[in-house]
Amino acid sequence: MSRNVPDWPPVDVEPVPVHPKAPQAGTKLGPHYSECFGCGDEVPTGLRLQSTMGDEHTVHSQFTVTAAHQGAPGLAHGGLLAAAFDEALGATVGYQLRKPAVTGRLETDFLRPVPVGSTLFIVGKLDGMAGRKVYVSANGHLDAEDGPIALRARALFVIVAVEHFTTHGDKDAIAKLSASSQKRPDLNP
Ligand SMILES: CCCCCCCCCC(=O)SCCNC(=O)CCNC(=O)[C@H](O)C(C)(C)COP(=O)(O)OP(=O)(O)OC[C@H]1O[C@@H](n2cnc3c(N)ncnc32)[C@H](O)[C@@H]1OP(=O)(O)O
Repeated sequence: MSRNVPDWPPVDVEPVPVHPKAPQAGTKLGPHYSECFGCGDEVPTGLRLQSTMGDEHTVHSQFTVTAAHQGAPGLAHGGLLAAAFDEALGATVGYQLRKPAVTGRLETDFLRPVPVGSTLFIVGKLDGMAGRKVYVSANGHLDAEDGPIALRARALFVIVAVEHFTTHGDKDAIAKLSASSQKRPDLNP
C-alpha cells in the first residue's frame, strides 16, 4: 500500500551545528534525568530506553517491549511507541546540540505490529535547523539494527531557555538535571 508522506523538513533548513563537546561515537548516553519516563533508571514503570552515540550525527536507542506496554493482547500500544520515539528523538537533539529543547510536533508512521518481547532498534538523525526549530527523524528496526522498519517518526523540537523547565515545571529542575548529569562523567568532558 502506498503512503503519501509530506516533504521533510517542511521548510528550508541549515545544517544543525553539532556542539564541539557532543559525545563521541560509541559513547553510551543517558539517563539524562533519573526520573525521566523515557530513559530514567529510577522509574520502575518507565521505558528505560538505552541510547548510544552513532556515526554521522546519529543516536541509536533500544527499547524492549514488555507486557506492561501492551495495547492489544501481545502487541505494543501505539501511543507508548510514540513516547519511545519522543525520547529517542529528544536524545538525538539534546546530546548533539547540548541545548534544552522540547517536542513541538511529533508524527509517527506505524508500519508493522510490534510484539511483546521484541526490541526496537531506533536510529535518530538530525535533519536540519531553522532558527530555534530543529528537525529530526528516526526509523525503528524490529529486533535487529538491520531488521525491518516497524515505525518511522519525524519531529520538530524547539530550543527553549532553561527557565522553560523552572517556570512551567519544577522550580528545582535545573538542580535536579544537574545532579543527574553529574552522575555521568563521560558526558561532562
Ligand atoms: C539530552 C536530553 C534528552 C531529552 C529527551 C527528552 C525527550 C522528551 C521530550 C519531550 O517530551 S518535551 C515535552 C513535550 N513538549 C512540550 O511540553 C512542549 C509544549 N509546548 C511549548 O512549550 C511551546 O509551544 C514551544 C516551546 C514548543 C514553542 O513555544 P514558543 O513560544 O517558545 O515558540 P513559538 O510558539 O514562537 O514557536 C517557535 C517556532 O516553532 C514553530 N512551532 C512551534 N510549535 C509548532 C508545531 N507544533 N508545529 C509547527 N511549528 C511549530 C512556530 O511556528 C515558530 O516558528 P517560526 O520561528 O518560524 O515563527
